[in-house]
Amino acid sequence: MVENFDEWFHDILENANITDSRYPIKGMAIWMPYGFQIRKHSMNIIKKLLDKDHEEVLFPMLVPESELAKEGIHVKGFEDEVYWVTKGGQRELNEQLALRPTSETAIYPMYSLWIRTHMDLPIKYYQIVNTFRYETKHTRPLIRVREITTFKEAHTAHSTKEESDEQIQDFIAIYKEFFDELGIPYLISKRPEWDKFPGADYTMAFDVIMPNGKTLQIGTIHNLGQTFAKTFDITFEDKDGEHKLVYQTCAGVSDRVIASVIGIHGDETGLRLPPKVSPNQVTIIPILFKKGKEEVLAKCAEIKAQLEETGLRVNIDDRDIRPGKKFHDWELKGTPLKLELGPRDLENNITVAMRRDEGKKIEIALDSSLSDNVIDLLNKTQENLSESAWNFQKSHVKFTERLDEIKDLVETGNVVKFHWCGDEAIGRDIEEKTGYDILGIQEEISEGECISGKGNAKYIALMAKTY
Ligand SMILES: Nc1ncnc2c1ncn2[C@@H]1O[C@H](COS(=O)(=O)NC(=O)[C@@H](N)CS)[C@@H](O)[C@H]1O
Ligand SMILES: [Mg+2]
Repeated sequence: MVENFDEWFHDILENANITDSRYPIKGMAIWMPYGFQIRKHSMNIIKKLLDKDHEEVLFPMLVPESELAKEGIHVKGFEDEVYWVTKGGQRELNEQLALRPTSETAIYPMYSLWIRTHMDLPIKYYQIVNTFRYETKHTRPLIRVREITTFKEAHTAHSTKEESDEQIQDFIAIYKEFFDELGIPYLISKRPEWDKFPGADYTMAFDVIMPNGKTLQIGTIHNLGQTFAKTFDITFEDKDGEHKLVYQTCAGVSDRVIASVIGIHGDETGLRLPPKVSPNQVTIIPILFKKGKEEVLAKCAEIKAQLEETGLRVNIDDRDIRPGKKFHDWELKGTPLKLELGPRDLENNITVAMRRDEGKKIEIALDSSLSDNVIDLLNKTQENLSESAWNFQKSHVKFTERLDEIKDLVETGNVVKFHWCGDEAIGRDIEEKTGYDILGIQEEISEGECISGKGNAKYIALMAKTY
């Protein structure tokens, strides 16, 4: 378990040029060029998965108070977090406008307008936008921000409950694939009643155990049932001409996705980026002496072109500084594969390859097999990053039957699995007694005793210290 993880995380964002949090508004930061690339490649992965049967849209950022306030439970859940625009120029607005904390109340009045008959269903729209939440808990870059800059929110509407339940499973599959491509492990659970999305019937959550043992909610999928349909009058005429309420779901990920790629795969030297999201998949490092400098640089350019032909992202660090500094910089920035080339390597027609995830130097031939060898090394890197992340997670989930064991387990960086009867008062009491959160339930069980000792177990539940 990494003790000073938060400090490491904070420093790496600055040193690797990911974000700069010195922006003069708390909880808001700038995406710097290197970080912006990682964000772009990460979002392209989820877009590709969603675009199979969702359509990307873009809604206004401002929401009229009258719309935001319509759904009582929803607005209650966000009333302490909404930023308001009250003026236009010198003039007071006759209705204050909310900066979207999430977009249900922007989108659903339009769903009500657009959906007339079952022919208009299902609707499956998503957008990747910034949303605003006046977080009162400790803000942290990428993890708990006040401007959520990379908020992918998907909102679906269906004619039957079965189809909306299927959509929940689809989103779970999409998120699994997404996090698998990032090599990020996850724990999936159903949030307890008292911690579900405001207005939802239930919330499915993806949590990841960060190196300090605290879990981070990196994605959520909500079954909204017909609550918002009632509130926003989203009805359709079915085949028999009857008017019915739609069934809805929504699903979101945020900047936390990038926080988990950085936090889970990083090591004390710096980032270790999965090839799919790294700005450079290969960094070529020429070893330059007076003699043979031109030839070495020419060869590097040749290698770059050859690798780029297979679609790889390649850069050459031809700065006139000593090689050790170059190695340090690219280890910090987490390029998955470095190729070193000096005059002697040129003579022997080889390059010295080094994977960032395991740090062994291997010689590979500079011939037609180079691209295949490089792609093979990148695939091995991806597998290794993913496997070691999953091994870390598996070794940090511990089962216990005893309430008095929970503290030690959590304080030594574990998520605790335990038997729970599912009763809300008992659940809240367990949280009270331990000081930790019940993440949610994973599966129903028919035998075993609730950890509270007050009845039969009904679920396997997870408990953790959370961000
Ligand atoms: N302040 C925040 N900073 C960074 N990420 C956040 C913040 N608040 C929430 N998130 C992330 O955003 C995801 C979606 O937020 S949410 O409230 O759970 N769900 C929604 O807003 C639904 N409309 C689904 S799009 C969360 O799972 C969490 O990963
Ligand atoms: Mg929140």
